[in-house]
Amino acid sequence: AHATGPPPSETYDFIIVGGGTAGNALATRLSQGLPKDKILVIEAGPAAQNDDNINIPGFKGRNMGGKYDWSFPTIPQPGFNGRAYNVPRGKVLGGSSAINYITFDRAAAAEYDMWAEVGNPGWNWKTMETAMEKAENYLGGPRGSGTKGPIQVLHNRNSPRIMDAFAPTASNLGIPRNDDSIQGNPIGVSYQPTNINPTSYNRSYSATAYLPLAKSNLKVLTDTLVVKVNLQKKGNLQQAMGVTLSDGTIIKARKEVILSAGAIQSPQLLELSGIGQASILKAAKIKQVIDLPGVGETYNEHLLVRMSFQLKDGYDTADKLAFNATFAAEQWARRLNNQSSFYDDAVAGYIFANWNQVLGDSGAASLVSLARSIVASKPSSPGLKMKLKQLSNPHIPQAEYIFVSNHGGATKTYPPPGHPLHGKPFVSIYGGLMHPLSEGSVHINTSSPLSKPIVDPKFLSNEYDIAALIGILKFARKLALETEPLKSIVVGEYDPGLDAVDNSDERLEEFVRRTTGTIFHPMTTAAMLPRRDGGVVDSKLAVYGTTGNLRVVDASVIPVQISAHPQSAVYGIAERAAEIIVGEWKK
Ligand SMILES: Cc1cc2nc3c(=O)[nH]c(=O)nc-3n(C[C@H](O)[C@H](O)[C@H](O)COP(=O)(O)OP(=O)(O)OC[C@H]3O[C@@H](n4cnc5c(N)ncnc54)[C@H](O)[C@@H]3O)c2cc1C
Repeated sequence: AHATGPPPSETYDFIIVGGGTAGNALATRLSQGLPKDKILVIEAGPAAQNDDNINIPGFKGRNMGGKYDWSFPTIPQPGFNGRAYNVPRGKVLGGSSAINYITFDRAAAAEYDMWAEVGNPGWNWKTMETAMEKAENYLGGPRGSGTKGPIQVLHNRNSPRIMDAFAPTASNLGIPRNDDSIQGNPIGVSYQPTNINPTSYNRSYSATAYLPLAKSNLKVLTDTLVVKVNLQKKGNLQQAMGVTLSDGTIIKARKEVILSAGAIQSPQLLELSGIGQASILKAAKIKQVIDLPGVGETYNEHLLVRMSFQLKDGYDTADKLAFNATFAAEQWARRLNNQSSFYDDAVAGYIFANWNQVLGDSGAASLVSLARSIVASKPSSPGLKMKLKQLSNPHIPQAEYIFVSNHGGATKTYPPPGHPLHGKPFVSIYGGLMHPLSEGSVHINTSSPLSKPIVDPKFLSNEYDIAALIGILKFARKLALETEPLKSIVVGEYDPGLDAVDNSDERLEEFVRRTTGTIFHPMTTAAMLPRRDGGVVDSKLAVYGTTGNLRVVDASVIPVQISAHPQSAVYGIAERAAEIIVGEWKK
């Protein structure tokens, strides 16, 4: 149904820029819903559906910094002690769904409801839940999970023994077990599913799960970079006529152009096309055609701190693949036999918690009042106001913990040969901050607009984010070092280690600034909001100032940062966009 090849001279009804997570899902649904229309997906990266580095779940980290990763460096971040941070994004058919860490979850119902509250009729938990269900087929999933969608979701068959200790430990710290976390109430401790095909035990992602369902009216062009949306004045508005490729080729669109280039590059393409802030376009010598100050603003991310702990002997973890060739060979043979192995990746434990659970009532109250004073002291976006509002909602996660069965600390490598701890088992606890108050931006490089955009997330640019991460780290230590049953299994903290970083706020802040990273979840950079509030697209995902035939459909449009890993929401946005677009053109 879909081929790759040189740019065709034909005209298409719909051109979708970016064959990523949202792009392939949307293109497939348009091809099914509008079978008489011709649909073109243009993807900058190659097709790589047979690459084991993408497919084998246990290889999930391998593509970071490699040929399938755009690798966008941030500008040096003062809050990170001047560190520049690398933002990975998939540059391959499938986009970031091809290189992500396959956690498949959902945020709290109230978080999606806030999308409507900030001015987007029709976008709420109910509609997003329906849309997310359409995207998935959750094997053995709880009530509320999809059973007919293309993305295969399951609980990993490889469940390392150490995982059994996580939920009871969390429960002993007041975090209740919650196996229905995808039903809009994620608070609690759970073992989350991953997007893996149950037959092949390969990653299930947009290129392998959606595209094969498309009809022959869909064409996919890979290794092809779009540099501009071509616009034509129509009355007071702009109409999208097609796109220009990096070699100058023009491809025409009869009906619509849809940007699904992701949270970094959809804003870049808008600016390259003359849509954005006057000052940036002027500096880049690009003629402004639509004044939209919100393009590239309100860059949101989830922040992550990491620790690792040595376990008593007798627990197999994924680290063993690297130092024990016999174990690795045996595990590989199991994979080839379609049996569980560490090449499947592994079940991970997750906590989604509110501040009262992590910090206690008085700690939570003082952190929330710190947030209030910060937000009150500056002009805030609707997203920021909503974040403040949700800080005290007990149903909305503020902190996330991921319990991973291997060493994944931030300052040390796995103990090398000769080190006394070489060969020992480790677990890691990653602590995530779900609603940091820092909001940054992504804009074209005004002296070289076609090169990588300037990413400035403004990480840790306020006291709340730092205090929150310090609290998150202290709770991680409580989990691993002070609470049974984990306490009796853990030998001690390996990374950073209490000798290097004691539990004082001062040392922890220093550790936070030196090591904090992200969960790779940029969003809200072309937000769906009323225009007067800095919105870039309306609730039909159409760019303001256009006739409605230029849309953005990807993680950029999320109007209020959600606490979930975003891929399920991105698929849901694509499913909803398809309904809206098919509905409009079927009329
Ligand atoms: C390393 C990593 C780990 C992650 N882990 C998880 C996880 O475990 N769970 C989870 O839910 N989420 C995770 N995420 C986040 C999640 O994958 C993303 O939020 C989501 O995939 C974004 O989808 P998108 O459609 O917005 O963009 P993408 O999927 O990134 O798609 C954008 C596509 O557009 C293409 N493109 C860009 N510019 C152009 C251009 N000018 N011309 C042509 N093509 C272009 C890109 O090559 C890309 O294929 C992770 C992300 C990364 C990078």
